[in-house]
Amino acid sequence: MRLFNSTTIRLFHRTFTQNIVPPNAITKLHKMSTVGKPINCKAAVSYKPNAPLVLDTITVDPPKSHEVRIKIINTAICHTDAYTLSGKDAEGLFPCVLGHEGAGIVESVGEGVTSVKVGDHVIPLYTAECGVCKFCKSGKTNLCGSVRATQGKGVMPDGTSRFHDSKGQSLYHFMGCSTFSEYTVVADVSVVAIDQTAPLESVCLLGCGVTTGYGAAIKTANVQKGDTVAVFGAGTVGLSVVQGAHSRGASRIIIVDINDNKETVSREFGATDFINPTKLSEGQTIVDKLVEMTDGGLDFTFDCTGNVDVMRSALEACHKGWGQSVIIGVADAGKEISTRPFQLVTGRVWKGSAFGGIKGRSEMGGLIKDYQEKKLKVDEFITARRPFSEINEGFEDLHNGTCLRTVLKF
Ligand SMILES: NC(=O)C1=CN([C@@H]2O[C@H](COP(=O)(O)OP(=O)(O)OC[C@H]3O[C@@H](n4cnc5c(N)ncnc54)[C@H](OP(=O)(O)O)[C@@H]3O)[C@@H](O)[C@H]2O)C=CC1
Ligand SMILES: N[C@@H](CCC(=O)N[C@@H](CSC=O)C(=O)NCC(=O)O)C(=O)O
Ligand SMILES: [Zn+2]
Ligand SMILES: [Zn+2]
Repeated sequence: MRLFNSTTIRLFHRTFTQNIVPPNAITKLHKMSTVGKPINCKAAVSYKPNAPLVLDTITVDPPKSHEVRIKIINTAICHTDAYTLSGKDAEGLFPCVLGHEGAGIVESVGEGVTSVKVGDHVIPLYTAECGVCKFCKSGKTNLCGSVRATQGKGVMPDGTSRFHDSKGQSLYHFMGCSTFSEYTVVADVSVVAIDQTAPLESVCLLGCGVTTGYGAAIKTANVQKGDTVAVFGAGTVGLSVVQGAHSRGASRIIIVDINDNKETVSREFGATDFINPTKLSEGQTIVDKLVEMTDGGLDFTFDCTGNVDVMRSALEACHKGWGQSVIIGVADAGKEISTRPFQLVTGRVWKGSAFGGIKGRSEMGGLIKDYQEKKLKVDEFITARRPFSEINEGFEDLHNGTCLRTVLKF
C-alpha cells in the first residue's frame, strides 16, 4: 500500500501551485491519502488458541481522539505472544491481533494528539505513560493506570476496536499494541517517538524483551558493582538481564538454563558461569548448587522463565538477610508461587518487574542512544529475519533451541 501523509500532500501542494503539475491532480492526490479513512492491509489474525495465525486483509479504522495510527515496519515475536496464543493467558481474548514488540511510522493522528506527529518513527508501548495518573505521579513505578483496564479487555480506551477482518468481524487488540498488522491504532499515551536514524529492524526489540531484562537489572534491582547475580532462563529477557548486570560490574553472573546450546551466547552477553539444572550431581538441587557457588547465596536472582517452581528456586537461592529475587517471567493462568514464609522472615525479598521498570515515553530515548553508542547490545538478539508472511514459521523458530528473536518485516 502506498502512503501519502499530510506532509507529503503539503509538499505536492506547493509543487502544484508552482504550476509544475496540472491542478486537477491535486484532487486525485487527496483522494489517495489514507488520512481519516479506513485502511485495508495485511495482518496475522489469531482466531483461536493453539492454532496457526491466519494471514488476512483486515480493515483498520482511522484513529479517534487521542489515538495514533501507525504503519508497522518491523515486529518481533516475544515469548508472551506465544503464551497468549497458547490459551494460557488469563487475559487472552480471541479473535485478536497479537504482537507487542514492534516499530513503525505514524500514518495519522486523531484529534488532540500532540506527543507524536505524522512521519515520526515510533515504538508502541504496552506499558503506557500518561504522566498524570496516580501511578505516573507517584515516582514509585512505571505502571500507568490510564489505559490498562481497557487494554486488558482488548479494546481502545473508548471501549471499541479499530480492527475488522475481511468478513467484517471485530477483532480484539492485544497489549495496547497489536503489531502483527501492517497498520495498527494505539492510544497516544502508548507510543513514543524515537530518533529517525535508529534502524527500526533492531530497535523494535526495545519494545519489549531487551528493555524488560536490561531495565530489571539496572532499575528494578539496581545491581551494583561487585554484586552476585543468577538469571534463570537464557532467552532475550534473561540475556538482557545479564547485559544489564554486566554493565553494572557484577562480580559473578550465573545463567541457569536447561538448554546447553545457550551457554556460548550467555557468555557473550557477560555471564561468568552456565549451569544446566538437569545435569547436577545426584541429590543436589539448583538451590544447593548456587548457594555453594556463592558462599551462602546470591545478591540478586531473576526468573525469566515463567515457571513457578523456578521462581521458588530463584528466591531460595538468594542470600539470607538481603538477597532479592525479581520475577519477570509470566506464569500460566491459575499458577501460584509458594515458599516457606521463613524465607522472607530471614530477609530475602520477592519482587516483580514489568517492562523492566522503564517509563517508555520518558526513558526510551536514552536506551536508543545507548544502543547507537554501542553501550547496549540489540542486534545480537536477532537470530532470524523473515518476511511478515512467514509469521507462523517465526512462531516455530521459538522452539528451535537457539532462537532469541525472529524479526519480521512488512
Ligand atoms: N514482565 C515482563 O515485563 C515481561 C515478561 N516476559 C516473560 O519473560 C519470560 C521470558 O521471555 P523470553 O526471553 O522472550 O522467552 P524465551 O522462551 O526466549 O526464554 C526463556 C528461556 O528459559 C528457558 N527455560 C525454560 N524452562 C526453564 C527451566 N525450568 N529452568 C531454566 N531455564 C528454563 C528456556 O529454554 P527452552 O528454550 O529450552 O524452553 C529459554 O531459554 C516469558 O515468561 C515471557 O512471557 C517477557 C517480556 C516482558
Ligand atoms: N495477561 C497476563 C499478564 C501478562 C503480564 O504480566 N505481562 C507483562 C508484560 S509481558 C511482555 O511480554 C506485564 O508488563 N505485566 C504488567 C501489566 O500491567 O500487564 C495475566 O493476566 O496473567
Ligand atoms: Zn514481550
Ligand atoms: Zn499514567
